[in-house]
Amino acid sequence: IQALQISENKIIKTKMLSRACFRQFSASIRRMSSTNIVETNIDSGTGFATVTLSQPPVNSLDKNLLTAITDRFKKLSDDSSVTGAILTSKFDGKVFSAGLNIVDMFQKSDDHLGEFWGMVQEWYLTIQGFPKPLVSAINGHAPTGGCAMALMSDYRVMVEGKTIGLNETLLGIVAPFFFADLMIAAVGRRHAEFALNNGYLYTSDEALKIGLVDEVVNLDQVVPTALKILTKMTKTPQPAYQVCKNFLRKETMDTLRNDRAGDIAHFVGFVQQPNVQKAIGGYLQALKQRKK
Ligand SMILES: CCCC/C=C\CC(=O)SCCNC(=O)CCNC(=O)[C@H](O)C(C)(C)COP(=O)(O)OP(=O)(O)OC[C@H]1O[C@@H](n2cnc3c(N)ncnc32)[C@H](O)[C@@H]1OP(=O)(O)O
Repeated sequence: IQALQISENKIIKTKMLSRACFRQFSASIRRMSSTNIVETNIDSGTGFATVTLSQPPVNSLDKNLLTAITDRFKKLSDDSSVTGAILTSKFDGKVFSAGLNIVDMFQKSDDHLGEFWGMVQEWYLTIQGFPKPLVSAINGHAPTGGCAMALMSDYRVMVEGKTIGLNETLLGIVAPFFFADLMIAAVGRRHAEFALNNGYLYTSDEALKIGLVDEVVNLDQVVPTALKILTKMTKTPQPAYQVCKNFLRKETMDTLRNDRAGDIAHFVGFVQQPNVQKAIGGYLQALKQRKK
């Protein structure tokens, strides 16, 4: 009887131990209730959130993806267990993000364009205003809006051999003032003027030279390097980090906040011009033809 009791106690202890181990294991990586186009994992040990953009084929920023990213970053801002974040793409070795969804700008009503641009503004204000350290792990091409999104982070680690830039003028459109200011903040006015006027797409190495990205590494080192720098950045005490980041970024954000309707009207008026629509249509067609 005694032997039976001992072995029963052992079984109970083992069950309790394995339940505790399981709880501990599942607690260390918490998966936020994510939409499947923005996957989010939070490491409960460090408080680091990894936000992975996962909308096939190229993470183009349509209304759904813009809303999902914005909602995710608002939640991460409010979650006191989150200390910092990494922004990356599921399509590693290929595309970080192809920028704004061009289809949303072609042959659309004023209402559609206005709603779309309101979402672009909210996405910018949310990521640019994210109060915690944010590192972009740019594991693929990052043209136009993809480059802007990377510029909203506090540090950029990029994979070698890809391209990045605000190349909107090549499509016959012009980056908004808040994208231009992101570029100026990173590389200075001279490089920004050259980059934007000429729609220049930089290779990873060229981007490193002008300070558009902070590090260029092999594909398998992109996320580990981003994690390493995030570890350093989260050592700065809060709220000092967020107060400092906010005052450095506030001016452009306030300019937009103070006239969102005017900015939407400007976007709609610009995009609806027949020559701009013609250029966007031609570019879309060229994109589709490229594969053939
Ligand atoms: C006043 C206006 C202000 C506007 C401010 C910002 C504007 C923007 O952000 S506009 C976005 C401009 N983006 C680009 O110019 C990038 C275009 N894409 C590419 O160069 C390539 O797709 C990329 C290098 C990112 C990836 O290349 P691949 O891996 O070879 O993929 P594919 O080119 O075959 O693309 C697959 C599929 O996706 C469609 N696609 C690509 N980008 C976009 C986009 N931005 N919006 C909508 N759709 C996009 C592409 O046409 C292919 O479609 P299918 O042919 O139907 O498969």
